[in-house]
Amino acid sequence: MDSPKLILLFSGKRKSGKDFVTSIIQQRLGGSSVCAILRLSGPLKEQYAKEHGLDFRRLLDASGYKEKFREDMIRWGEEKRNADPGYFCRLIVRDVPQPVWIVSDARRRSDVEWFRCRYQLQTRTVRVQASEESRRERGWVYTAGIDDAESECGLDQGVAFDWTISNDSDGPLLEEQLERVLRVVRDCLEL
Ligand SMILES: Nc1ncnc2c1ncn2[C@@H]1O[C@H](COP(=O)(O)OP(=O)(O)OP(=O)(O)O)[C@@H](O)[C@H]1O
Ligand SMILES: C[C@@](O)(CCOP(=O)(O)O)CC(=O)O
Repeated sequence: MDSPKLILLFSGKRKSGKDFVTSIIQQRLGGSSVCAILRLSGPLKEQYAKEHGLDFRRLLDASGYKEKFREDMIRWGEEKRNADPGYFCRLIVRDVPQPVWIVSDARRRSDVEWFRCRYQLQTRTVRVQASEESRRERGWVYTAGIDDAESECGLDQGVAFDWTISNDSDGPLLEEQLERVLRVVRDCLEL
């Protein structure tokens, strides 16, 4: 098994900016040779797309396409997770040689527990927070059955995050907040 120096587990609500923020961090660390962005939803979407004849690439982007299938993808993924909570975690950590791993979409307590159990010393948690107004400006529409379900609310309580990043246009400067995280990563990499 590969042994990363640091794992940043990101979580946050829909359209809080998880992909946006994690991609900035990856760039600041020198790109994909140093830092891998791993998505628990990657293998889930890939397999779901195959089984349902969908466009996997479009399920990955930030457009409205994936939203048409979100509720059913959640149900499909939960079937797998109920049988084996570490199912997607194990898939994404295979053959990842980079020293820093960013998991951009932790959603459930079992995701956090899986990483903490296997990589206790390396794992840190980061919450991306954004107001409902900001999320709406980015295309979020409240949907019952999704926004009140475990997929969105599973980490609302019970995790003491190492960092919370506010990602609102009228909030604290994003760069300054990210610099605090980056300092720790660089120290750990001895950069
Ligand atoms: N600080 C920001 N400044 C400008 N645009 C932003 C910012 N944060 C997020 N966005 C934009 O908002 C949209 C949603 O962000 P992103 O895809 O990163 O959210 P997410 O939390 O990964 O969402 P989801 O889980 O719903 O896929 C994207 O188009 C992204 O570029
Ligand atoms: C089905 C699901 O993986 C979709 C995640 O999509 P995204 O991270 O919002 O792009 C959510 C879940 O696993 O509950």
